Amino acid sequence: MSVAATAQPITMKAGKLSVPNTPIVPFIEGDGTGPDIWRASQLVFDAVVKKAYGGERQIAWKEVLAGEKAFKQTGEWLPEATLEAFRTYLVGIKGPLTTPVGGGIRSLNVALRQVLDLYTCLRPVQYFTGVPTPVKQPELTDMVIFRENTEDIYAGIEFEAGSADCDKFKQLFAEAFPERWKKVRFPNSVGLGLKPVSAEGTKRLVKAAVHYAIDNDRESVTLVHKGNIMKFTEGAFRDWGYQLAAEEFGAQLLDGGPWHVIKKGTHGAQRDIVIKDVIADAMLQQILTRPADYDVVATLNLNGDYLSDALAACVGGIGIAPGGNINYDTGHAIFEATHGTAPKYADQDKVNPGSVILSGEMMLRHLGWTEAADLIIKGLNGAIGAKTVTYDFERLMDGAKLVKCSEFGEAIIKHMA
Ligand SMILES: NC(=O)C1=CN([C@@H]2O[C@H](COP(=O)(O)OP(=O)(O)OC[C@H]3O[C@@H](n4cnc5c(N)ncnc54)[C@H](OP(=O)(O)O)[C@@H]3O)[C@@H](O)[C@H]2O)C=CC1
Ligand SMILES: O=C(O)CCC(=O)C(=O)O
Ligand SMILES: [Mg+2]
Repeated sequence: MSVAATAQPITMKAGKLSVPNTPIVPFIEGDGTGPDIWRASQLVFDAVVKKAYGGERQIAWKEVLAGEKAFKQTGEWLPEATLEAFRTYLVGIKGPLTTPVGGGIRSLNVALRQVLDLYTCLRPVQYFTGVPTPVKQPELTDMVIFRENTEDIYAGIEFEAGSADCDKFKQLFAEAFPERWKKVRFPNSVGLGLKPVSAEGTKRLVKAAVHYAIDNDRESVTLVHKGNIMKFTEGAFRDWGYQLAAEEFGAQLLDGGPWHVIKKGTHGAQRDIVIKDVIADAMLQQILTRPADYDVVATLNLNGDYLSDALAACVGGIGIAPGGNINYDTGHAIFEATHGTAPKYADQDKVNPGSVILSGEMMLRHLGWTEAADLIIKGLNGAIGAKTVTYDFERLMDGAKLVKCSEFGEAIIKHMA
């Protein structure tokens, strides 16, 4: 029977995903290097599923449009049909989409996260043996980032300097808060942005991070913030994070606080789990100097963005940095790489498809298809071990064989056998 004839949507039943043997999975190819990467990745996904389940399970891929391809074909950057597909089929995957700097459209990537309320951006960072890196002991880095994905300055509430809206907002602000308005250094030419951070938004994110730490037997959750400066947004994130840990998981003050501990044996914890916090700039130096001190990380949207690229570099770069945007309550999820469109390499079959392939690995694990996910890890380790790698690794690796994007996908398939 054809894939289409047996294809069914993934559904949510009693708070858990119900995954048919032939789930319909929407995908966005992406802009720039997206099409090259997607071609290589899809071959890997189909091969691992076939090898793991011998035809009993397969993915019914459903292409949906976004970005430049969507604009060319429909006149819209993010058609309603695409949003509807992700709403209906729950779990999907995407390539990177371009966002212009300054003017132009706002980020389609951020829009997908906001419209579908995918409040967690989950970005695991681990070292694969043999990958060239700029740090001395990359194996010490083993962190899982929970980046808040719907709030912070990414909400996109901005007022362009000199615009009528900006003038109106300035006037309202100056009238309501004259003392605070005096702090604006150059009021005539200023552009303004709002940074919404809420207790609800913080607590659902931190709750997901703590659940992850419990379920995966991790030793700590670190709240990363710039709360010394932004007291009522980033500082509140820290306070709400500790509050959540105490209220929902019975965390107790550690040595008088502010750190907390969830005691072994309570709320499913298999060991004492420390809930701690660190200021964001210190975190960015400590991931280089003391990476082993950090495990699960919960942070705000902008910090999480910076931190994920920096941590990716520590373990070998953005070419193998996966992620997933997840709403743990509704089951909606879209998996995607941490990197962008790398436009200078578009259509050269050159870049590393590893980040999207590992995002697919996360997706398969999320669906409970662990055997297929494990095969991706096996194949990737094999390809790296054999030093058949794309340009990003090859330029830093002695004796490596340079392969194309598509060939790296083929090498993964070969090594999963
Ligand atoms: N979620 C998404 O869809 C995201 C989209 N973007 C968007 O992507 C566009 C480009 O962003 P930019 O800031 O240049 O960042 P990119 O991540 O696209 O690229 C920056 C550099 O990272 C390296 N790189 C990226 N992808 C790969 C890969 N697959 N394999 C190997 N190396 C890779 C390249 O380094 P080198 O030059 O050293 O070879 C590249 O020049 C922007 O419009 C941005 O908004 C950005 C991030 C996420
Ligand atoms: O949406 C974009 O263009 C950038 C997003 C980004 O950098 C990220 O999610 O890490
Ligand atoms: Mg980013």
